[in-house]
Amino acid sequence: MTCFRLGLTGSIGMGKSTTAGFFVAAGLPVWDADAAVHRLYAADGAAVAPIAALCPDAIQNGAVSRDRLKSALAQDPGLLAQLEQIVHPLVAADRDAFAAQCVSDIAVFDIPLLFEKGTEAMMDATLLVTAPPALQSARVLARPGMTEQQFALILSRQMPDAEKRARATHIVETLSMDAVGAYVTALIAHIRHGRSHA
Ligand SMILES: CC(C)(COP(=O)(O)OP(=O)(O)OC[C@H]1O[C@@H](n2cnc3c(N)ncnc32)[C@H](O)[C@@H]1O)[C@@H](O)C(=O)NCCC(=O)NCCS
Ligand SMILES: Nc1ncnc2c1ncn2[C@@H]1O[C@H](COP(=O)(O)OP(=O)(O)OP(=O)(O)O)[C@@H](O)[C@H]1O
Repeated sequence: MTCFRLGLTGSIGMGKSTTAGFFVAAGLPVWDADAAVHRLYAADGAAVAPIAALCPDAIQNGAVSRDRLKSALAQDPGLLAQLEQIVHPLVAADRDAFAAQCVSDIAVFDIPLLFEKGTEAMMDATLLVTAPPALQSARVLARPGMTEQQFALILSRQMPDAEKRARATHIVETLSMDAVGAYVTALIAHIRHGRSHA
């Protein structure tokens, strides 16, 4: 039986990583787009040479420095599109390699820009994590170094939560750990039940 692909997404601070942890705890393989970017930016990562050519200031000790990259992006917002042209194909190759070797009945793909970039087309279902705007903003602004301006800029680059809700197959509000843990257990059972009757 082929692997059922569940795309996990949500806007900044909505609880993707925390929810992904429940799938890991349930024994499912989880591919993490942000972790793939971290590997690509590390020394010897495949994104280092092309990013060095685009923005030499972003390189430190043979790796891409996120802080330096953020400074460069703050000075030249147009750089983001060029950065995405380098990073996104490399991330897609990493994701496809993971999908190709999947031997589990269900695999989870934690992808922040799932709907923005149309990657939901390769998923069998999607799960959106969401929370009320006041809770989202309190969570994000509590992060060290985060400012109102930076938060607003990131939000402006992400699809509004309401639009994501309209597109998602499943939605969970990340209000408490217990509720999300129970939801994930029930969702896995629901997917397995659907497959056994397909
Ligand atoms: C700009 C960078 C250096 C900031 O790194 P930093 O560690 O400070 O933040 P982090 O990666 O955790 O992102 C913070 C928030 O911004 C969002 N975000 C990141 N990149 C993008 C983007 N290209 N478009 C919209 N939102 C984005 C993330 O989903 C998250 O909600 C980094 O996000 C980056 O290199 N982005 C470009 C690559 C990319 O598109 N990554 C997204 C997942 S594939
Ligand atoms: N189910 C939950 N119950 C209570 N708090 C939660 C829950 N899920 C997430 N949180 C809290 O919300 C904050 C953001 O969660 P998390 O880091 O998982 O978000 P994210 O969507 O991965 O963020 P980003 O898009 O920035 O990577 C954290 O402080 C976390 O503790």
